[in-house]
Amino acid sequence: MAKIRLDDLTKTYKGKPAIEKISMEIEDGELMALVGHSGCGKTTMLRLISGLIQPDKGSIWIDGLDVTKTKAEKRDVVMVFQENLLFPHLTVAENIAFGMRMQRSPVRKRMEKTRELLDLMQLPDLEKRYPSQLSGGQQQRVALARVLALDPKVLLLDEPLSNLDPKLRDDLRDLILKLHKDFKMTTILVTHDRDEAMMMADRIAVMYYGKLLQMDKPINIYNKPVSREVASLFGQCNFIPGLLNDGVFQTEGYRFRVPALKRGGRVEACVRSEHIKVVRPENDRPMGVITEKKYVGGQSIIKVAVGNLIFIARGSNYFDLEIGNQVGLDIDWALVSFNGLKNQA
Ligand SMILES: Nc1ncnc2c1ncn2[C@@H]1O[C@H](COP(=O)(O)OP(=O)(O)OP(=O)(O)O)[C@@H](O)[C@H]1O
Repeated sequence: MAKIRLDDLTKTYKGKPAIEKISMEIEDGELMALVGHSGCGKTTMLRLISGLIQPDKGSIWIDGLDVTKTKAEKRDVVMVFQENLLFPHLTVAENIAFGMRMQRSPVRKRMEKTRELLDLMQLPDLEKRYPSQLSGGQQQRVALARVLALDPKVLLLDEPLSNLDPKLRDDLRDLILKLHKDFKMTTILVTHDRDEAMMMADRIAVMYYGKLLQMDKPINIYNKPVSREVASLFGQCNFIPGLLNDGVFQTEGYRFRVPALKRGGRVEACVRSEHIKVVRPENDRPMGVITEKKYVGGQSIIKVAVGNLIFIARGSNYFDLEIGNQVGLDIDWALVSFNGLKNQA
């Protein structure tokens, strides 16, 4: 277990920053998911923490010690990659014991630990097989067992589930969560999958072109994104420009009561489509006209034109909604964020 602190970390490649002035703290025993578009610097961040590469500026602290210049093998940090990189000429048991052998731990201890990990990782009777004789999910379990054998303080997972089919992915996700619960190892998980990040992480860090945009609990990342970029990464969002004053948001001639906010002025409301319901117009005063409709299971995704704006909303399939219908919109303003202003409700 270990607390990680990154202080003003910067890494450039050929003059272009891959990581730019990132500072953050990851708590002892926390599972943090690192998300962001392809090329935003996620793997670079893991490589810096593991010691595989050196930063140009800034420092890395583990358990209160500055490890910026400490060699990778002395950091108690291990990394599991998307491609598991098992040694093809070693059996499963030999792969798991490899790191312990390098550390010259006694044979008996190695054998005991290997057996323990084979059980823990649900790899019964596979110890004598070679990596080429295993499924993708089994290979990833061996890769995890091999790094866990080293009793690391920090576990770095670089998209470990991305090459697996959905069933294996679910199983391994559950296993990683169980391991994290049992061992409480400080863990950073890089993932492209927003649901995976939401489901697994204590907190999510969102990166964008080498910078850290937001780090918060999954629910806050979802409901209170600090910017358009964060909002869009976690699902469909409507960005509605308007004027906010004294608990009233005005847009396209409509006035909405919203939870009291400290500041106001010209803002952009970020409203998730699942927080807008298409309803029958109230008092014969429709808000807009349906321009598009798509069925998705029990409900529909519906585009509604309101003045010059298009709202993407949800509608129940029990209520007759057709293109051209005049409708009202029921918006859950308690779950709306305004241009990065935190909702004070
Ligand atoms: N060894 C390198 N030499 C030059 N540029 C590099 C090197 N490694 C990474 N980069 C660049 O640094 C940036 C960040 O790369 P990185 O691999 O960290 O992104 P990522 O967020 O992990 O991407 P992905 O999700 O696609 O794996 C990219 O623009 C990449 O091209």
